[in-house]
Amino acid sequence: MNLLETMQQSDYEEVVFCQDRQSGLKAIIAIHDTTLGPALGGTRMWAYASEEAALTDVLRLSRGMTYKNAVSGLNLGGGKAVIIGNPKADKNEAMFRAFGRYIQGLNGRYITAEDVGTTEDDMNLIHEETEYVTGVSETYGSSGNPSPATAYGVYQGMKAAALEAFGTDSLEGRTVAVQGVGNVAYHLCSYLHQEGARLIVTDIDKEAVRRALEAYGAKAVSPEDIYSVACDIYAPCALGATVNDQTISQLKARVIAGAANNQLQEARHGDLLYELGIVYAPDYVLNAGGVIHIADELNGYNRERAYKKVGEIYRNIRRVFEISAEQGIPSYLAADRLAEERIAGLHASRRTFLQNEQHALSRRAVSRG
Ligand SMILES: NC(=O)c1ccc[n+]([C@@H]2O[C@H](COP(=O)([O-])OP(=O)(O)OC[C@H]3O[C@@H](n4cnc5c(N)ncnc54)[C@H](O)[C@@H]3O)[C@@H](O)[C@H]2O)c1
Ligand SMILES: CC(C)C[C@H](N)C(=O)O
Repeated sequence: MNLLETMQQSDYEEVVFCQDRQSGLKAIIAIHDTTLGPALGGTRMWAYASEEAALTDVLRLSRGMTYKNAVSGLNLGGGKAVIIGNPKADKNEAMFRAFGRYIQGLNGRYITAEDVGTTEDDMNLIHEETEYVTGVSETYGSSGNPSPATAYGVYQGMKAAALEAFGTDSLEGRTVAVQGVGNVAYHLCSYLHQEGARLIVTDIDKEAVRRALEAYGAKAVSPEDIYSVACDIYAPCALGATVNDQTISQLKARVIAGAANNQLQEARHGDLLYELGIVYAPDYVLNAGGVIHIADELNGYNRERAYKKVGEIYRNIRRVFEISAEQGIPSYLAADRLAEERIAGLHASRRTFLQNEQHALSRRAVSRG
């Protein structure tokens, strides 16, 4: 990859490569856009096949955070980090502390949290070295693991998407095919089960499947079969790019609504869904619950207020479908327009110079230091 040229094309601000030989840390931090505030996004730990694959992932994910934070009305920019390694085998204390020191070196331009492969315990280790980390344990005054809040937001947004497709937002009796029953989807399944939805689940981790079968009476299928099962809603909650040429032709669902980031392999797959009349709830609008919840730490965390704001994802998804209908464009483009308009509007208003301007989250971080 010609990195600087790629950064220029999508206007990335900064990409930082970090290594610490002793602990085995190999990480990349990407800061996409800080127009709205410090770049907030999680750290993913994954055994990437190559450095190139890790770089591609962190670039896509950080840009997604810019759009997610903007469309959710947060005063936060977009960034993300990846640690290259197997989260089940390669973690150690020194690795996360070394990583925390790199984050500290960015002086608040990037703030991290959990993502696939990282946990609250990992955030606690990072917190030993920097204040620019959220999603640490509640005993530190933080809001804890964001996954349950993400699940609540996905549930609310899924209901809004159901209204668009079926004329009612009730999920009672609907069949939902859930791909990946990890941190977010386990909680999502709980909301769906309580409302009387029928669940079909899959995961490459047998233990995760067993847990969902036991708790929610779900039916299990193999990872390959999840795309073609008879269902009303396909909920991708594992990794990205599962909406592609191979899978769209197999889908029976009328709605796609799930937690995974970067669900569309390419933008043209969003166009194809629109042409086929499949209602697609744009991923970054739908899965913003975790970051909305975490951002409440800015105001001195209050769970009730945070969940109320997460519940607004229902309205945000409705707004996306309204724009899609008004302008005759696919939902993913409608979401992009909403986000880009907010960033451009605030970018313009920030021409005015202010002495000692400091963002609220960096103030909080400094005062706790
Ligand atoms: N955790 C959050 O708060 C949050 C917020 C926003 C978006 N997301 C996104 O949601 C997705 C899930 O996040 P999570 O925190 O629940 O992660 P997780 O790692 O806890 O869960 C993902 C699950 O998917 C399974 N999986 C991986 N590949 C699979 C495949 N090919 N087929 C079936 N199952 C597969 C894994 O075994 C795991 O159980 C990710 O894309 C993440 O970026 C998470
Ligand atoms: C909670 C967030 C800061 C990070 C989360 N993994 C996301 O993609 O939105």
